[in-house]
Amino acid sequence: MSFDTLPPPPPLSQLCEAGQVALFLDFDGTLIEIASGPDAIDVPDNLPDRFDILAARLEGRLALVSGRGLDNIHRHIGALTIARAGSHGADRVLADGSVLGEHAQPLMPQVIEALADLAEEYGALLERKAHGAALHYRSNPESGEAIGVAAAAIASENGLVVKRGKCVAELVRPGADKGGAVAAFMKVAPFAGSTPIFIGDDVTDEDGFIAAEKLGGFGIAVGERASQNARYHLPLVKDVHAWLNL
Ligand SMILES: O=P(O)(O)OC[C@H]1O[C@H](O[C@H]2O[C@H](CO)[C@@H](O)[C@H](O)[C@H]2O)[C@H](O)[C@@H](O)[C@@H]1O
Repeated sequence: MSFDTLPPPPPLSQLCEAGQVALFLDFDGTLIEIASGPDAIDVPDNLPDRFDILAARLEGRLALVSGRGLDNIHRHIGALTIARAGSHGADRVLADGSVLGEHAQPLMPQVIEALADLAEEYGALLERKAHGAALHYRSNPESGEAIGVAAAAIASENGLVVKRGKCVAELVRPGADKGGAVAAFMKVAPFAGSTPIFIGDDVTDEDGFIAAEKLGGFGIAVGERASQNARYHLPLVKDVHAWLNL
């Protein structure tokens, strides 16, 4: 649905009074502004501490669910002590540091080589990740279509999946999706039995919205991208912070 036809969500305090809520938060474009490149982001101070305060309000039912690797998130904002899923949901860790589900696997070296060649050919930026790799074409958006086609061919030759996002095409192993992460967290304490709310801005967050709806909750789309599956909308990153009282 078009972003401007979705209503704003009810206040979080009201939702928490009505029952137990679990929050699943995307990172880029939701909690921090989109920047010119993966390392150009401007990160608010003390984000891990602020997450801890929010998690305490929710009795631990808070998880960050990002396309970035968790090592990358930690490098940018510091170590997290809330539940978190990186690599598009493939790498899941509970608040106590225990891994939820199987350990995620890195991509094969020949795939990284093929993506590096592609990056060179189109002047794109190759972002290497613990469990995937992304080609960023923000500096040359016209190359996005060709990069997408070439990335899809590499994916199909190697049994991988392409994730599209804002000026990015990423290769991941099958099964890496944010909906899977939401479903996995919702099976275990302290999430089980609560109402999941997923907040995100990008196409990969649609899986999170769908999973939240399926489990009795809903999605909140952020920004100007039209969402097919969210129930509510917040226009800007600062509105997300305000809604969360982060
Ligand atoms: O799921 P997310 O936490 O939103 O992560 C999605 C991707 O975010 C990053 O790329 C995006 O943000 C960059 C910085 O603002 C921007 O330059 C890029 O164009 C965006 O696609 C990150 O680099 C990727 O690894 C994440 O998968």
